[in-house]
Amino acid sequence: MIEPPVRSAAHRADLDPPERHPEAPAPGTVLPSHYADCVGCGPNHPTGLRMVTTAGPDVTVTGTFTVTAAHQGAPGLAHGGVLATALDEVLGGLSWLLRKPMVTGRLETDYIRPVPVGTTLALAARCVGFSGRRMYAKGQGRLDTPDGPIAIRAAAVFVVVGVEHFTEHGADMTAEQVHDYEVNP
Ligand SMILES: CCCCC/C=C\C/C=C\C/C=C\C/C=C\CCCC(=O)SCCNC(=O)CCNC(=O)[C@H](O)C(C)(C)COP(=O)(O)OP(=O)(O)OC[C@H]1O[C@@H](n2cnc3c(N)ncnc32)[C@H](O)[C@@H]1OP(=O)(O)O
Repeated sequence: MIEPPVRSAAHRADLDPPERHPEAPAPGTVLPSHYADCVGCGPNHPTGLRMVTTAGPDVTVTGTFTVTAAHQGAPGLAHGGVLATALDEVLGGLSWLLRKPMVTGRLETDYIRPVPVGTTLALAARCVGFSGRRMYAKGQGRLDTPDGPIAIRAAAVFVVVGVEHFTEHGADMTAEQVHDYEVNP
């Protein structure tokens, strides 16, 4: 039997407001890749999305993702799972502004318009607030320009974790990589 999810990413009214970290990158700063082999942003990933994200004001991030033939689900159209990955990446980038390591707990996606190959999605994410270790966020992707038609929308819950989450569950990281995770968020 397959059990459905038990949670929702819809945010409640009583969240603690988001606080931009005093050392957050200034609005307009292109954010670094958090991991060179990341399928979302890693420059070393052979087939990754190669996304570039930028810090915005408050606790917001923007990004772009160009849909290529490698991302198709149907002829000439983007695969929904790939689009969810792009949303996950831009939402995850909020970590840089909050300076907290976090992992995706839940990602809800509305697919509103088909996204043809050749589209450059203009993505945006905003932190809505916190409830304990839960960070609630919303995101969207517009066709080709930041004021283009909305193609995808997301609501997400990220859960703040310690760096041991990655060292205990993931592959061995060099001391330098662990240090990067500690200082970069
Ligand atoms: C690849 C990750 C990279 C992250 C790098 C970090 C820093 C680097 C800097 C910047 C990053 C920049 C960009 C990042 C771009 C993309 C990021 C992609 C992120 C991912 O792609 S990441 C992979 C997919 N992700 C997972 O692999 C998670 C698997 N999972 C677990 O590892 C555990 O499940 C965990 C840790 C989530 C919780 O476990 P736990 O034992 O620590 O804590 P616990 O269960 O007590 O939950 C504590 C509170 O969170 C609530 N909560 C728990 N789960 C929830 C859920 N699903 N939905 C809603 N709320 C949830 C509870 O209800 C409780 O809430 P309360 O405290 O209020 O009761």
